[in-house]
Amino acid sequence: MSRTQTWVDAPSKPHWTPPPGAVDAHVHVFGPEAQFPFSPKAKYHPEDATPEMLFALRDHLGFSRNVIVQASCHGTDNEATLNGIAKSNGRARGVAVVDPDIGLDDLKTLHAGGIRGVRFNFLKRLVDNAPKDKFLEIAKKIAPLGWHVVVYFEADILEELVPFLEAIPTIVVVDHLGRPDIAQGPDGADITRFKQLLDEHPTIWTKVSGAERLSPMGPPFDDFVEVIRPVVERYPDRVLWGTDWPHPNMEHRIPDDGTLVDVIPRIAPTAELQRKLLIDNPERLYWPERLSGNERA
Ligand SMILES: O=C(O)c1cc(C(=O)O)oc(=O)c1
Repeated sequence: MSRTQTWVDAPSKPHWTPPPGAVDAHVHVFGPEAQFPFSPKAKYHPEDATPEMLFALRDHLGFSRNVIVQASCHGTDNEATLNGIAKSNGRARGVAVVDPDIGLDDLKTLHAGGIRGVRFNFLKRLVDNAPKDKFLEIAKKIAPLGWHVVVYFEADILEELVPFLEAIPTIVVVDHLGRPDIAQGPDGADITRFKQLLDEHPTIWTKVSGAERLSPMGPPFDDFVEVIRPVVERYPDRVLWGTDWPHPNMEHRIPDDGTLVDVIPRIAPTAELQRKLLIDNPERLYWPERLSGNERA
């Protein structure tokens, strides 16, 4: 498998500036392969996307912190993610992918390394299997640590996943809105079903990310904005946002990260919505020790 670069080297500076303390809550690191080899089961073989490159992007875009999500190409070996967190000077936390038989000592080591959640991936193009019973075993193990679960799936399996999502005893964060068909518009079947899920389950959150993956129109992502702004306005306390740098598998429509940041004030049009999306909500999951006072408890 030849190595692929899925990000632009010099993204534009966004026109909009994130507030101080803002968290880019969905990024990955790849390798460096010489130090942290990819999984033999990886479905893609990326170029190195190192912590140093990530932090340069963070600063360029005007963010203060990152949440590094273990990418499928690293399997259940979280060392590359932990390395990224360790190099961040406290400005990154992470989400791991773990084996079902993981023990409490290993979970505590991950916690000490800045991990605050686990990810379950259901995309057939990314993983060989997604055993719900094993995932639930993991969810039960991580719940006492105060962690949450991140789930990545596509809209066509949402219905069959509902009982599984309901059985998870922690907050559940759905990556990239569960990949609705944006072309259906703001009242389309996919986004309507997803909002019903959020209406019925106050512990389900979502990342309002993935404009570059979900928008048939492309930049400046007018179609994504029209469908997703109502989600941010309806669930202001349960949304996170991330660039998804280095954009795994985006070989053909590689996004300019500056244009992605400029989507934020259009889906979260007020300063209050922006503060919740980029600071308050991610702090509740990833830096809860920083929260004080009743309003933010
Ligand atoms: O849609 C994807 O290809 C993708 C892949 C991964 C991963 O490989 O972990 O993560 C994402 O957030 C998105």
